[in-house]
Amino acid sequence: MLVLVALGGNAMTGPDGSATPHAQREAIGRAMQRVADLVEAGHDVVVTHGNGPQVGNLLVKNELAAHVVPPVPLDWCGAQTQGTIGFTAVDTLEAAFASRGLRRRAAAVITRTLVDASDPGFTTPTKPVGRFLPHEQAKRLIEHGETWQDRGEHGWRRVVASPEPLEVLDTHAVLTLLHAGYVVVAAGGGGIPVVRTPGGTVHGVEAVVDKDLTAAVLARALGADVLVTATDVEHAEVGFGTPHARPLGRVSLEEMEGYAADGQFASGSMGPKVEAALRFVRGGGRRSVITALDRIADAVAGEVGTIIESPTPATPTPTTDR
Ligand SMILES: Nc1ncnc2c1ncn2[C@@H]1O[C@H](COP(=O)(O)OP(=O)(O)O)[C@@H](O)[C@H]1O
Ligand SMILES: NC(=O)OP(=O)(O)O
Repeated sequence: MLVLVALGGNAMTGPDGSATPHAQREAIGRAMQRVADLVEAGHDVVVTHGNGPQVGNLLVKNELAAHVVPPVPLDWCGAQTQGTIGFTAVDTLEAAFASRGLRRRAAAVITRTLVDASDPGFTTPTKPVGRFLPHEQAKRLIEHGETWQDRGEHGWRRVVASPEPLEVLDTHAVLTLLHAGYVVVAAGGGGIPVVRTPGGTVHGVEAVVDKDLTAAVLARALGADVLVTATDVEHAEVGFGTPHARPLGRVSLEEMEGYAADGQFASGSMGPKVEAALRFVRGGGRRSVITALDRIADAVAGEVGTIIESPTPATPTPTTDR
């Protein structure tokens, strides 16, 4: 089977959210062991990943050093995170393959995601990035023109523009690498957001695309059999955080749509994961699973996780050369 794994931020920073290079490499290395489990089980795998903590940190560096070196736009910061996370994922994946005697290679693709220049996401920022701060500190940054949101128990977090992903422009490169036998890391951070010009070319725009939503677009375009969203909980729950919380196992598309409409999944955390899972299956994909990183191989085997399956056989994707 072709499996697309979307890795959450929890899988890529230290236990306390630490984003030091060492903590990130350790965390990515642990995540790639779980990806290697899937490869060892005989699956073809594409990995995508978040970049919220990393891209937020780059923005802070930009601001602190603006008087010395020219700041770079947000799409450049996104591209830089694809580079650092991508090479670390490839390094650690290949080490995991070697330690298991698997003769597989990995490659990371710098990936662009097409968005609409008139998307309302450009005027109302929604994507949380970077570190959490107490309200007092966030207030000072708001006074300097930044948008920050109260994100609950952890504090306040900066939010940036996040348009809808329409198309992953480098899908063909990913397919070509898959055909050549590579495990591919692609569309990191939701892909570098680009818009089409009237002349038909594209250029980067300042935003951060939601990686779960891009994962659903890419999974369909690649003809993936399963979309796995790997996070820090084994199941999405209804009644989350209440004494009546109930983990969801196998659920129908309609049932899950009902829970989502009922506001059961928090925006900015479980909400986009469920939305991506629904879009993949609604769009003709066979199966979406949301589960904990440590359980992704069991989840692909159908043994754990919140599983949404298509009521009808999966429909072919627009991409015909797979
Ligand atoms: N309905 C829900 N069911 C389960 N977890 C939920 C729900 N709503 C919100 N969450 C929270 O979503 C978190 C996972 O989202 P997030 O922290 O954004 O993950 P990641 O960084 O892995 O992408 C869980 O740890 C949990 O605290
Ligand atoms: N780009 C993105 O969705 O990143 P996170 O998953 O880290 O929020």
